[in-house]
Amino acid sequence: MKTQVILNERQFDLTLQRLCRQLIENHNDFSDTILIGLQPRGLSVLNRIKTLTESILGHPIQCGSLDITFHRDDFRRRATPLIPSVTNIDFSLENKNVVLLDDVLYTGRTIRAGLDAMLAYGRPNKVELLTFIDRRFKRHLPIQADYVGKTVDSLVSERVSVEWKEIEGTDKVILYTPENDG
Ligand SMILES: O=P(O)(O)OC[C@H]1O[C@H](OP(=O)(O)OP(=O)(O)O)[C@H](O)[C@@H]1O
Repeated sequence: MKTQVILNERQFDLTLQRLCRQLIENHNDFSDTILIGLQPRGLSVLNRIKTLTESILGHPIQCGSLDITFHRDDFRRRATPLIPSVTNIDFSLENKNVVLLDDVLYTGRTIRAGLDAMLAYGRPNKVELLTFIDRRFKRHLPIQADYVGKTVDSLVSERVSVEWKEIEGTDKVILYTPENDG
C-alpha cells in the first residue's frame, strides 16, 4: 500500500481555520444557525470547528450530533451489522439554518441519509453541507458541499483517511493507494 499525505498538520489547521471564517462570513453571529455533525467521524470535524469558531466569535454556538444508521440505504444489505451511535439534538431545527458536517463526502449516500434523519427535528430554513474532504468523482447522488476543506481526486480502489489528534494522535489526511494501482 502506498501512502501520500494530502494535508499535513499545518495544512490541516489552516484548512479548519479557513472553513470557520467562511462559515462566519455566511452565518454572522450564528444566532439562527445550528451545526450538526454526522456520527461518527463528522463529530471530530464539528468539535474542532465549534471550538475555533467560538474562540473567534467570543460566544457559544448551537451544535448537535446526528446518527444516520437506520436511514442508510444499505442498512439491510450489510454483511456485518452496523452499530448505531447517538443523536444529540436538544432543540428544534424549525426555521433554523443548519450546517451538516462530515469528514469525507464521496458517493453522497451518507449525506442523503443525514438529510432524511434530520427531518424528525423540524423543517429548517436552509441546510448547507460542510465536508473536510471532497472526493470529487463517483458521486451516486446530486449532492454537493457548500464548504470544502480540500478536494481530492482519487480512484475507487484508493482510500482517504482523515486522522485526528484526539483519536489517532496526529492531524493529517492520507491517501492510501494499492501497490498495483499506480
Ligand atoms: O459519501 P459517502 O460515500 O457516503 O461516504 C462518506 C462517508 O464515508 C465515511 O464513513 P464510513 O467509511 O464509516 O462510511 P461508509 O461505510 O459509508 O464508507 C465518512 O466518514 C463519511 O461519513
